[in-house]
Amino acid sequence: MARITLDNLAHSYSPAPKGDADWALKPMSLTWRDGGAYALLGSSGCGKTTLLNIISGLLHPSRGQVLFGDRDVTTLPTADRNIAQVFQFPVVYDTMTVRQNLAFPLKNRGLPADRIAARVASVARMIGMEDRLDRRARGLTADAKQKISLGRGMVRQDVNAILFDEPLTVIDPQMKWELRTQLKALHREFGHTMIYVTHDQTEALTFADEVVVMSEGRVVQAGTPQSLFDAPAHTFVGYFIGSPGMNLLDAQIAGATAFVDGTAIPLAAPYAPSAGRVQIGIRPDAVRPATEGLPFHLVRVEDVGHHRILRGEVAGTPFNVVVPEGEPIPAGFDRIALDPARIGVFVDDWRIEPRERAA
Ligand SMILES: Nc1ncnc2c1ncn2[C@@H]1O[C@H](COP(=O)(O)OP(=O)(O)OP(=O)(O)O)[C@@H](O)[C@H]1O
Repeated sequence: MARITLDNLAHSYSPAPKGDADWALKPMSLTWRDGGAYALLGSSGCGKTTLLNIISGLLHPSRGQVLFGDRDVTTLPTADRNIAQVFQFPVVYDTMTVRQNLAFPLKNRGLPADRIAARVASVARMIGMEDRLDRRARGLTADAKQKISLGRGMVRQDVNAILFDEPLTVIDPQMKWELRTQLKALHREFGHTMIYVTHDQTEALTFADEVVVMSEGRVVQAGTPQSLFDAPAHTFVGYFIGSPGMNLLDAQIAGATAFVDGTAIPLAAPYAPSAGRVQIGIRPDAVRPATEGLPFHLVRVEDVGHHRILRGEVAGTPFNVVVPEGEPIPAGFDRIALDPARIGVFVDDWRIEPRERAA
């Protein structure tokens, strides 16, 4: 296993990149600790696969370096990087049994038979396939085949890292939850460095210790699931993470007060004046129906079981409020109160700190 360092990486598929738009990956630097579980999260086209391919060696970056430990692997081919990969679709040998499929990477490395048997048994248990070890892969469902792929990815203990590229795409929703939980358990038990690419926030947030959020070829934030939720560094992280995402409203700031469409909203601390587009952001669960405060126009109430979502508008902008189960919704309310401690201030999409903390 290895620490992975991405040092000033950037990539353009164009041989002569001109503007920003020609860079599929804008300059980025990250260090991933040995044995950590990381997710690359972002919507389609944001550059996740490009980054993963650079790490796996399928692609050489236009700029920068990839280090495994202290070793520069930037131009090493995939085969020499000692990594395991699990792709979106199953890669299994149909004519082999489940056992033979799982044992294959270990046999290739010349491991003794007793160690192979022990390791295969332990992985088979984790993916819940002990009862089918002697069945041929042909004829198994796509689900089962993808479980074998996951198991094969995990079977070697000596890899530098395991890379997962949207590995649960073909898995049915019920099973997704189970496999996600198993992957997390596998990580805890085996301690591999794992990098998991997905556009699904639930997968990223449940799997990873640290999530790297990408948007338009840029890393907009890397942090723990909790920090992405509590203090998104960019408006994209705010609305991409959370369900529903963060509410964002255009505002003017004067010291410790934000003004939205003429209504004063107290903030927890004063902010320095800034040029650019200023917005305040707040999670839907940090807002309450009120008798005074910011005018809110309720459009509909959605009951999602453990809470209700009030969908509406503030100053013509869509705005959601989450009301916990059991809490009454006052009839005819038309104002909302925002928890000052949970309001973030964003300038040109980037979070800014209050005056005293900024120094
Ligand atoms: N081989 C290629 N040649 C030219 N442009 C490419 C190539 N592969 C990807 N791109 C472009 O690079 C950008 C990033 O693509 P990438 O596949 O890395 O994103 P992604 O986040 O993995 O998306 P998806 O989840 O849809 O695969 C996109 O604009 C894409 O069109």
